[in-house]
Amino acid sequence: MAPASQSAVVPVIPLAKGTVLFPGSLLRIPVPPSRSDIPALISNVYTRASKGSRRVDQVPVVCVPLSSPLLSRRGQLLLEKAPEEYNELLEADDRNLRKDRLYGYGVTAKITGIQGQNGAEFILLVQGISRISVDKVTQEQPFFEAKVKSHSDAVSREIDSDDYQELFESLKRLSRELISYLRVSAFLLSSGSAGLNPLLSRRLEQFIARKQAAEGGSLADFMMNVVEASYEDKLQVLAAVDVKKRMQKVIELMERQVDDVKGNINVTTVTSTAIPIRIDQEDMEKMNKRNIKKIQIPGLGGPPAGFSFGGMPGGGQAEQQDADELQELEKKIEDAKLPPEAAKVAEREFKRLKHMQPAQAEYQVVRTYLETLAEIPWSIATDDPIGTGTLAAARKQLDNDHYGIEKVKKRLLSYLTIVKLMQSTNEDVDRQIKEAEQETTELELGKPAAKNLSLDSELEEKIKASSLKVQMLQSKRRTERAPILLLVGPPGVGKTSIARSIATALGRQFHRISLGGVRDEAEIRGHRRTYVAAMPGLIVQGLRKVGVANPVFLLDEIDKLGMANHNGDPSAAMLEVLDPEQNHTFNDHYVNTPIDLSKVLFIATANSLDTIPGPLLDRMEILEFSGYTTLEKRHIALRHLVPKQIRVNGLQEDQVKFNGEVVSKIIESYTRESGVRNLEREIGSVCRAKAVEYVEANDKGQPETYRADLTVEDLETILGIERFEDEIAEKNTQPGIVTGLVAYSSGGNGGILFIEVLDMPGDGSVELTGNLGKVLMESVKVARSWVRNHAYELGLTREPTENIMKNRSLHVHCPSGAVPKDGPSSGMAQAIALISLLSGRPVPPTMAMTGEFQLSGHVKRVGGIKEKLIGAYRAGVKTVVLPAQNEKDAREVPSEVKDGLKIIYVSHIWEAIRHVWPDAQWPNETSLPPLQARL
Ligand SMILES: Nc1ncnc2c1ncn2[C@@H]1O[C@H](COP(=O)(O)OP(=O)(O)OP(=O)(O)O)[C@@H](O)[C@H]1O
Repeated sequence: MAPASQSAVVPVIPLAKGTVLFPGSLLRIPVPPSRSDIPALISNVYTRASKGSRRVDQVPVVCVPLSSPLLSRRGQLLLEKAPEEYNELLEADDRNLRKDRLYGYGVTAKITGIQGQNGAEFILLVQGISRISVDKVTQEQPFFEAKVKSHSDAVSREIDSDDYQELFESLKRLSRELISYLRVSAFLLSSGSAGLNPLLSRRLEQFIARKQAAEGGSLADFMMNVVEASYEDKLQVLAAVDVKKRMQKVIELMERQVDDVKGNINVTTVTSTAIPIRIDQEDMEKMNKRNIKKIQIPGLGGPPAGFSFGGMPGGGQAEQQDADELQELEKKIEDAKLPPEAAKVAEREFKRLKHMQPAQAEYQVVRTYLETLAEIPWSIATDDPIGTGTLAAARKQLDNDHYGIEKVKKRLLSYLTIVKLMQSTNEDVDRQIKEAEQETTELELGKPAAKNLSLDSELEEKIKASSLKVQMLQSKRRTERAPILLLVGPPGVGKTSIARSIATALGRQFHRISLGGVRDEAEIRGHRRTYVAAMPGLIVQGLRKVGVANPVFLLDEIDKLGMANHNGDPSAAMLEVLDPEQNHTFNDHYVNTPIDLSKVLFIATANSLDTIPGPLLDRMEILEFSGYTTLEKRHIALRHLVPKQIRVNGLQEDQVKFNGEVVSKIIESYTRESGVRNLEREIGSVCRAKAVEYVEANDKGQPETYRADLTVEDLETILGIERFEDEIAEKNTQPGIVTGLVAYSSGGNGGILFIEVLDMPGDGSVELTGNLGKVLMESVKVARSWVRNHAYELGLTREPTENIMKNRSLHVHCPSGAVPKDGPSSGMAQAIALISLLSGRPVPPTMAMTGEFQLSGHVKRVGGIKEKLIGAYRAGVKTVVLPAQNEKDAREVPSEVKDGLKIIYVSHIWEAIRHVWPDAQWPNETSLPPLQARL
């Protein structure tokens, strides 16, 4: 019935709570300053439009409502009754929307206009076109994107069937009936109340009457704007891809409403035009308010399709309103205390605005621009309470919010000390600048009084020297700035939350700018005003939102910033933001007058340093976060995450009790990560499950059956079967397999990997599989040569001259193909794996090793020891063999890990061999020189 056409990836506008857009209808979407996704989406739509030489309304977007807690994403009813926390559930995460909150259906839409409003809010006008289902959300930041499938209302095969015709006729009849009631009710209501005016109702009736059977689906959609329906009803109609089902559902809703109205009206005859009535005024008023105000159908009134800028009030009242608005705007600009350069621009633009007609498209553009200028916090700043006692307070704040990470906290405190010092130096410099400026002005004023020439030139000299002093002091102020911190580490280790704590400790406003996926320079720097609906970039929007000039800006995921492309170079724009030499005159394309960002405290975060361009990296000071050990995670969970999740899920502290054992089980069997984000999520799931249990027990009147204490057994029922088993436990002992260690280049994370070597008849060649790089290939060859050379001492051949590789080929494999592996650090493990294979002696899987291996047999230093050891410990390794040269790196490893591992340091492969097989005899080893001599 409803054939689906092919899928496409399109930008998604998540609709606000309780709002559903249907095909054919118009919607006004208010966009508050807190929503950064829509400006980013609009910017992307503009870029696409200009690239494809299309109009903006030819670039499709989709509007998707939020899913309801009562329905599945596909519209099936899950719960009959709304739970108490219904509103919270629907509202939850409204700002930081995640993809799992989106409903499974929506509509493709075109952007038909943008209206500026007072304040930073604006309104986006969209028109629904056709139904889609969401296959997969492919992107969440900076705006949503999803793979969607469109569904057209093709009904040609069914149109002649009796049941289709019957449904369509009922739909049409009920639609006209409902419109009649609404019109009559409007007629009866006191003037001034929301009502369906006779002209609009006549046009609606004509519109309905003209509908052909093939348009049954669209009529049903249309009537959803008129009929009274709950949010879930609307979502279900949206999910009704099948036209017959859709008509049925809408008929049900209309019947219900018409019956309701009839109950309140004493109807003698019901025709489409006349109803002698006695009516319950209050009910009718309610009904009208709910329904009629929002009817906006293209071509049937409401805002016009196509681009429009603001409403156009008419008559003298409207003129007065415009004048008031201008006055208000002028006051706003005055209050904003713009710096001289910006004030000049504002004055010029304001003059232009006064001479324009409000109906002109340009009027709204200029007004919005001036409003933006007035909203930038040019001179407002929060009081920085940095003074004596601040550091102690900051320490307390950091300790309260975060467990452990002592090194990071220590570094942050010294950072805050620097911020404090810089601030007092700058205050001093500011004072000197003021004095010098005053001196210059005074000298300038004295100029005409100087009569003779020599005095004149002396004065000239003095003025010059004094203005030079001002310049020098200003540049001193600029360079003496606290460094920009870059917090690097795996996801979920607390980078964002610690930045927030710093802002709290400093008493500053906090704003997070997500840079992940920003590919367009204009997103950072804004669009030029010549673009229709241009707007400022992320930095200026952030300033407007916080409303102060000295906030803490968190530049999240700076490593995911897009590279230079045909849309400009976002990292170059970022460079300007972060460079103290430049950022006091930051130039946003939209604002087009320099903005001083020097008071903003920037903190950036990244998962890895690899993709951050060098010049950008140069401007930041790196502070590394490493992953947490199980013990640390347990403390974090019990002290911070559990109380937080209990609170968030509306429970009392004594209503659910986690113990250390339960938390350890969640850590080990349900999460495998360096940070604690998934751990927090799983704890949240457990809390929700307990909340449901608690409510059910109370509903049944048996509160005593509820048990607050959690046990390890409960976890399997709540979270499902264990997701992770001990990696080591999965491996059996077989010659040729050795546990190696890796530190992933992205995310500061480490883990184990298994090196498997197999031999087969052949010509001595080596084959590698498992996504292994070139350097690894070389280290395999080094290991092969060493073993071939020492086969006799190892007891693998009978004669010293015999070539053990002569008739064999080797196959080296490292499972976990998704992890790219390269680098020489697995050399020792490969040599041991090869000896193990050829000698038939297995290596215990709980023993892991890392070290670069040389042809001479020496084992050399490798990187990432800390990550590797934490990863090994997490995976259940008991003994680790490391190069002796790495001994001092291992000192940095948390003591829990060091205590849980036996670490053996070796300088030569023979030492490693003795540790791996302590009881083995090496018959020909005596033919070797003593060990010391070989080192
Ligand atoms: N040491 C800690 N003590 C208490 N809570 C912590 C700690 N580390 C992380 N958390 C909590 O873990 C959650 C995830 O942390 P956060 O969002 O700051 O991670 P992140 O490092 O910024 O991750 P990403 O790189 O993905 O942005 C937060 O709720 C945070 O409070």
